[in-house]
Amino acid sequence: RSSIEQTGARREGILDIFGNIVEKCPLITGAIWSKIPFQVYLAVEECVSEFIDSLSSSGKEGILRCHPDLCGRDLTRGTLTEESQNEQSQAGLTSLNPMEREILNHLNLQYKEKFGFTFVICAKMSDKNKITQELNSRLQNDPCQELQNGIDQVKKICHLRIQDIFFHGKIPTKL
Ligand SMILES: NC(=O)NC1=NC(=O)NC1=O
Repeated sequence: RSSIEQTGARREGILDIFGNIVEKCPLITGAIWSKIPFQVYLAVEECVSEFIDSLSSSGKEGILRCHPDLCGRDLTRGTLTEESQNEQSQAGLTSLNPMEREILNHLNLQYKEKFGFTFVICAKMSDKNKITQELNSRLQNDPCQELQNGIDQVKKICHLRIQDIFFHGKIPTKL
């Protein structure tokens, strides 16, 4: 039996391994762990998706608000989670020049003022230029459209984080 199976069998290890598949939302992992055999990779993803879809709008907004800004305070302070640090640096957000950073911070602020939650995009499937373009265009959307767009991106981030755990045996640090 794989280490994940053995850990899963002990239950309490589940949060250590899967607790951050949705950024800073271990509740989601806690809520679904009784439902699925964690050995089945796709089952985890499916249950996360169903759980998120079942939430009220404020619940969904809450998930987005738990995400750190792209190239925001957490990145500059080095307080990003391991997963976020990895994702944001892969998108090139750790090497922005002052002007690029200024533009991104300004757009993030505008987005937050308009929608009341963080702009979320799956950084690993993007890069610093695409992110700025996306942010600019998504700023024009209406709130319920953006809520869904953000949640769709959360699911993409979750997909990649689960993949990392299963296929690269990455057991992220404790929350
Ligand atoms: N606001 C964000 O989109 N944050 C993030 N996207 C990622 O892919 N990782 C993050 O930390």
